[in-house]
Amino acid sequence: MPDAYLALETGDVVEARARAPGAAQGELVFTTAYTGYEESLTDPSYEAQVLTFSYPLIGNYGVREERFESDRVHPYAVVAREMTDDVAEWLEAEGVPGVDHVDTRDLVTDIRDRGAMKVGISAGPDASPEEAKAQLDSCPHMSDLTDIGADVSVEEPIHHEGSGARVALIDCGAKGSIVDSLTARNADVHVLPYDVDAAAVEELDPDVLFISNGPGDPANFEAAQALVEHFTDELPIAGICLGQQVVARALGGTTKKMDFGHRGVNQPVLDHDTGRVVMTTQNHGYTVDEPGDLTVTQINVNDDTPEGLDSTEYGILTRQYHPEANPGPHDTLDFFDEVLELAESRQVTA
Ligand SMILES: NC(=O)CC[C@H](N)C(=O)O
Repeated sequence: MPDAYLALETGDVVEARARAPGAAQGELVFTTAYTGYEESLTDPSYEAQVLTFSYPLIGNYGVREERFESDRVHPYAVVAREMTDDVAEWLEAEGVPGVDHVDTRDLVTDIRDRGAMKVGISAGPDASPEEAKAQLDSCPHMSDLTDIGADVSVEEPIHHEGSGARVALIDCGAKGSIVDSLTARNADVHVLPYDVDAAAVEELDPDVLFISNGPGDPANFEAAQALVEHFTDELPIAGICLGQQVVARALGGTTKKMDFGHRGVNQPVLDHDTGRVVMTTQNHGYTVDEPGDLTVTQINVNDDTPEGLDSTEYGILTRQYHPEANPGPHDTLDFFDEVLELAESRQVTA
């Protein structure tokens, strides 16, 4: 007897087994990552999404807090072929519905055919297809979550003292390992709320403005975009994932929603300068369409979408993938060295 249901925008209702009870709604996406489920589930960029793992067994090396990217689970529900008790218990403790015994090959094929879509989920002893459908019917579109930054950002600034370049990290939902990658290089990191204004940033006199990753539509991060507009040509600027999208929009570029996005740990990226292809961790559903005043320096080998942008004129460097590489691969960690070099050159010339 099924005790969980997924109502899809295709009109289908998929039966499943409840592993963590509850009802949920969100944007149904999939990741091909075969490792790193703790990092994915605690990545704030998954806020308001329902995450399907295409890899068939999730949880086979337990759940350990030191691998978390934030202090909670961000997807609104989790779907797997088979989920271990460790993961099911973790989700239940967090109040996040989890379901398994789903033919995830089928579900992923639906998402690939139709694109990321809304889903309603009902799981547990009282679950019903009707509840799943009601969840689906009231699910907002991702782009309509205009203040999603408030759900994932710090409320007050946090300072990680260091002896190196001073970084103003705008927390649009930053993964913990972005902060760790900077502090490991002695940076003096100020983590600031997503809606901080230019005057508050100016007071810190940073050497670089750094826009983090984050959930939802980059068009909804207007305050961060305004900061980039304000500080262009005044400070070096860096961005990761949503950060790249926000920076591009501020420099006259555009972003658009992809069909089903890039989520996984083996996305190949070509660097035009070196001719090298690196393997990257990714999690995004939007992409830069037109880069505005920026130059595309790296592209995704699968679909040619921009993966790296820069402006030597303004001292801007961004990545669409996650160079902080948690859970890995580690091919792209040198991004942080490049950004901090930019910041230090500003220290010398300032
Ligand atoms: N990881 C991210 O920063 C994701 C960026 C944005 N929310 C997207 O889906 O494209």
